[in-house]
Amino acid sequence: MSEDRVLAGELATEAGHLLMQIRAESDLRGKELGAEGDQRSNDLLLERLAAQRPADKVLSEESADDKTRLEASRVWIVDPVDGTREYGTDGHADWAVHVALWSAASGLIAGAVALPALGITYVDNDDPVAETAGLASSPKGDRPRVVVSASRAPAFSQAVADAIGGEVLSMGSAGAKAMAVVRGEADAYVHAGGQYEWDSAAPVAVAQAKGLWCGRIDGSALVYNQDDTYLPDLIICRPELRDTILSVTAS
Ligand SMILES: Nc1ncnc2c1ncn2[C@@H]1O[C@H](COP(=O)(O)O)[C@@H](OP(=O)(O)O)[C@H]1O
Ligand SMILES: [Mg+2]
Repeated sequence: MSEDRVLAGELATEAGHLLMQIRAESDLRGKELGAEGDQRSNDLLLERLAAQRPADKVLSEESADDKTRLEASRVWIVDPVDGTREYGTDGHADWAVHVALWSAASGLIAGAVALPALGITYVDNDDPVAETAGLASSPKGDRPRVVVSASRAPAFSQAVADAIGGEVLSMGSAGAKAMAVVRGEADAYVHAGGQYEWDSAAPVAVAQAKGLWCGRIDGSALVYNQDDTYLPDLIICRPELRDTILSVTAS
C-alpha cells in the first residue's frame, strides 16, 4: 500500500478514536458536542499532516481556505467529522472521519473513511470488504436499496428507487452512506442540493477503489481542489445501476 494511503488510514482512525473518547467523556451533546469534536479532530489532523507531510497543502471543512492550494501539486482534503448532527446525538453510528489526498497529476490518489462507532476504517485499496451488518437497520433483502440523507434527501430519491425496483433508506453522513454501498448494505447513494468537496473526496476515493461508479447526477466527473469547493450532488452506485439512475437524475 502507498505510504500516503497508510497515512490517510492512520489519521482517520486516530481522529476517530479521539472523537469516541470526547463523546464518552464529555457532558456536551448536540451542536456543542459537534463543534467540540470538529475542532479537536481538525487540530489533530492538521498537526499530524504538518508534521508528516510539511510540503502538502490542506483543505478542511474546519479551517480557513488557504488558496495557495490551487497552485499546489498535493492537497489533503479532510472532513474532521462528517455527520456532525449524528455525532452529537446518542445512539448514532452514522458519522465518519474523511481523509483524502488529491494530486494535480492524477486527482484523488488516497482516501480513508473511518466509521469510529463501528471500529472500521476503509481505505482506497482493492482488499475485499466483508458484507457485515453495520449501519442499516435490517439485513439487506432482495430489493436494491438507495441510501439518502436523513435530513436533506433529494427530491428524486423515490423516483431513483422506483427505477431500480428498490427502496429508499435514510442515514446520516456522506461517508457512512458511501461505506454502506461499499459494504453491500445499499446499492446506491444519491445526493443533490448541496455538499462540499470534503464531504465526498475520501468516500469517493474508497468507493472507486472498490469498483463502484462515482459521478455527478448529470453523469459528469466529480472534480476536486477547485476554487469554489461547493460540489452539490453525487451518485455512488454499483456500476450496472449507473445508466438507470442517471436516466432519472440527469433529466
Ligand atoms: N444541502 C446541503 N448543503 C450543504 N451541505 C450539505 C447539504 N446536504 C448535506 N450536506 C453535508 O453533507 C454531509 C452529509 O450530509 P447528510 O448527513 O445530510 O447526508 C454533511 O456534512 P457535515 O456533517 O460534515 O457538515 C452535511 O453538512
Ligand atoms: Mg461533511
